[in-house]
Amino acid sequence: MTVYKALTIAGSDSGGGAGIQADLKTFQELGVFGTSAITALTSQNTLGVQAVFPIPPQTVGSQIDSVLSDIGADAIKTGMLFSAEIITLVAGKLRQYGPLPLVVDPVMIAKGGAALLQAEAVEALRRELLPLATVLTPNVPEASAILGEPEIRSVEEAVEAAKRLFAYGPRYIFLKGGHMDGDEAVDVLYDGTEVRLYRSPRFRTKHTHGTGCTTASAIAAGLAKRLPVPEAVAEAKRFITAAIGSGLEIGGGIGPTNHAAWRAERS
Ligand SMILES: Nc1ncnc2c1ncn2[C@@H]1O[C@H](COP(=O)(O)OP(=O)(O)OP(=O)(O)O)[C@@H](O)[C@H]1O
Ligand SMILES: Cc1ncc(COP(=O)(O)O)c(N)n1
Repeated sequence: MTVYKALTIAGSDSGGGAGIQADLKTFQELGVFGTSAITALTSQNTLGVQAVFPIPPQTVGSQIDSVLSDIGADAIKTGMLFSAEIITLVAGKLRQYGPLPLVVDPVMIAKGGAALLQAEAVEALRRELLPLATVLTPNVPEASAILGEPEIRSVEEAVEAAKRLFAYGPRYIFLKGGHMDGDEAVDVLYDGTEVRLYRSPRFRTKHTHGTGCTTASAIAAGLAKRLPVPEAVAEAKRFITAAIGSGLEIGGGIGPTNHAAWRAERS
């Protein structure tokens, strides 16, 4: 039996809805063996982020070495990287062990407003990591921050932003439309030539904690299984739509999505 493997390099969410925890649950649900390198510990729940404890860069590197020198990975996903130092370290390791299919989720700010990436690290992200990415998965505010441009308000503006982001070097841009208005949640995939749109009904729910992490790790799972990028994205869109559609009322704030919903729908 072929065992597909994916590595997530991201922050830990003690609340279990985002970060490493969301990534590993997603890998498991999609039939991929998940491994991890933790970049930061967060004390976090549905009410927000109470504290962030970054991991020393050499300790992040040590985890990546342990995984990639033995188990290996068919795809890698990066999430919360917190600092320019960690970004530089991770990019160096990716170059050392690569090239491997790589999904870069440029996590910057948690839903509650806490900074998960230091402001001065955006330039390191642009310079070091984006050229290595197979797929870059910004949400609307992250796309604006990388481009240094004002807010994106429509699908048309998202398409134009995706084209400009492509110049930073990723092979695909997947610009997520969760933060825009409208009856549909529309995401844009751009590969330098073709624009593809991925649509779903927009659920009127507040339980969307971890949607970005879950989407990016679902794409990485698809790449690990050797799916072409547009198919990996289509599967991820189905996965996250099911997960949001049956989001969990846990805690007093923004609850997590239901990672098991996709499997339940299919059985
Ligand atoms: N209310 C919703 N209903 C349906 N789909 C949604 C909804 N909100 C987000 N999505 C979808 O979820 C996926 C993640 O998009 P989103 O823009 O929320 O990412 P994100 O902002 O990075 O997530 P996070 O807030 O966890 O960082 C996209 O496919 C998006 O279209
Ligand atoms: C460790 C970690 N990584 C990423 C997110 C973003 O997820 P969200 O925007 O849904 O809070 C998070 N909250 N925590």
